[in-house]
Amino acid sequence: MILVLGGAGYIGSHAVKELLDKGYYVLVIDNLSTGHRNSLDTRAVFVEGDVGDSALLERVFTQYKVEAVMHFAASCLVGESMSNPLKYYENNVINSFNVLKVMVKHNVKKIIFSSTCATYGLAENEFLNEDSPTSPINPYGRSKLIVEQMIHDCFKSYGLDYIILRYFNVAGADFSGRIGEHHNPETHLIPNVLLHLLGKSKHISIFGNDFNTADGTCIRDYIHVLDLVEAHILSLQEVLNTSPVGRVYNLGNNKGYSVKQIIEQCERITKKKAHVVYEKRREGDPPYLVASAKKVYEELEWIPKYSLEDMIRSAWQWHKSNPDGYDS
Ligand SMILES: NC(=O)c1ccc[n+]([C@@H]2O[C@H](COP(=O)([O-])OP(=O)(O)OC[C@H]3O[C@@H](n4cnc5c(N)ncnc54)[C@H](O)[C@@H]3O)[C@@H](O)[C@H]2O)c1
Ligand SMILES: O=c1ccn([C@@H]2O[C@H](COP(=O)(O)OP(=O)(O)O[C@H]3O[C@H](CO)[C@H](O)[C@H](O)[C@H]3O)[C@@H](O)[C@H]2O)c(=O)[nH]1
Repeated sequence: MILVLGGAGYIGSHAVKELLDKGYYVLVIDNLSTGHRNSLDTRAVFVEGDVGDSALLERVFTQYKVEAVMHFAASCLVGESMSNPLKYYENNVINSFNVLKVMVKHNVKKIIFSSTCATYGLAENEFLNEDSPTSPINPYGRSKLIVEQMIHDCFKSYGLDYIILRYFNVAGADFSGRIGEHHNPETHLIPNVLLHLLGKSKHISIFGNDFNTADGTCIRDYIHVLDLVEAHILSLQEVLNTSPVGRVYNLGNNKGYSVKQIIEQCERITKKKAHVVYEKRREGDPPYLVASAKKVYEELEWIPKYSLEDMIRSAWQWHKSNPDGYDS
């Protein structure tokens, strides 16, 4: 059984669907704090609960034969981590400690961990590779880096096999139109622009146009959620079939787009005009984060299939069909 923590969330729900389609048995634990019951594939076993609840984890690990863990459960908003850092240290660090502890106790020694390019911090307009310095500038990035270090220590001392995946900015939706991104409130750029173009908000804010970038707005590397999920499947196969494995991979498209370029692309694809309002910088935002994903390409033969246009089109299809997201 593959245990998916946070499997009712945006990325987790896409991973659960793909795992099931590939024939894995899937068990999900999610406290539904930002996830949705209706995003869950009914073929998965679902346990509603918190990964911070040791007794619950103990029960689950005793009842089911868990082969590997995919750990998506986290608080993951850069801005919120600046105003409420302890929430991030608690949910991301302490609760991941809890997960690692129960895994080691029950001799479950395979984990795929969702990390982030926010672990790098300030990049000087270069492609980030896995050896680039990690000096996060927000508590979210710091909390994920601490978990990465805990996992690595468990690898060295207890033989825990791991692949840590540092995602860049994830976007898009499954082409079935059944699952997609729904956060309340939504803070991510692409869904925010599309929801605005659907008439859900009066304007789209650009947080800062005075960064040291070509058009003054932040640059990010966007990756389709389905490409990301494919990398999880390859990583899972690797940790299940090989040992020892202790690796970190970037998942991105090696291409940067500014906030302004994203808005322009959304306008072009939807054939609608956005009302843009410039606001001050959002605290904790690095100006430039673009991946070099060469390592995962070379070692796992992972090649992203989808373009920015595919991300925006699939997300647009999801939002148009589900303007209010999931109903539970
Ligand atoms: N979305 C991105 O662009 C992005 C980029 C880099 C990394 N990540 C990482 O990917 C993972 C998934 O992100 P997402 O965008 O799907 O977020 P999400 O908020 O949609 O999903 C997180 C899921 O975890 C659940 N959860 C949170 N805390 C929990 C807890 N204590 N116990 C049980 N369940 C809990 C939530 O209810 C939700 O279903 C996160 O770890 C995030 O840090 C996301
Ligand atoms: O309405 C908006 C929303 C965002 N932005 C800007 O667009 C860029 C991207 O912002 P997102 O909120 O979409 O994404 P982040 O880069 O802040 O963070 C996301 O990707 C990170 C990795 O870069 C993290 O891992 C995190 O989980 C995930 O939220 C930032 O410069 C942000 O300030 C706007 O200008 N207006």
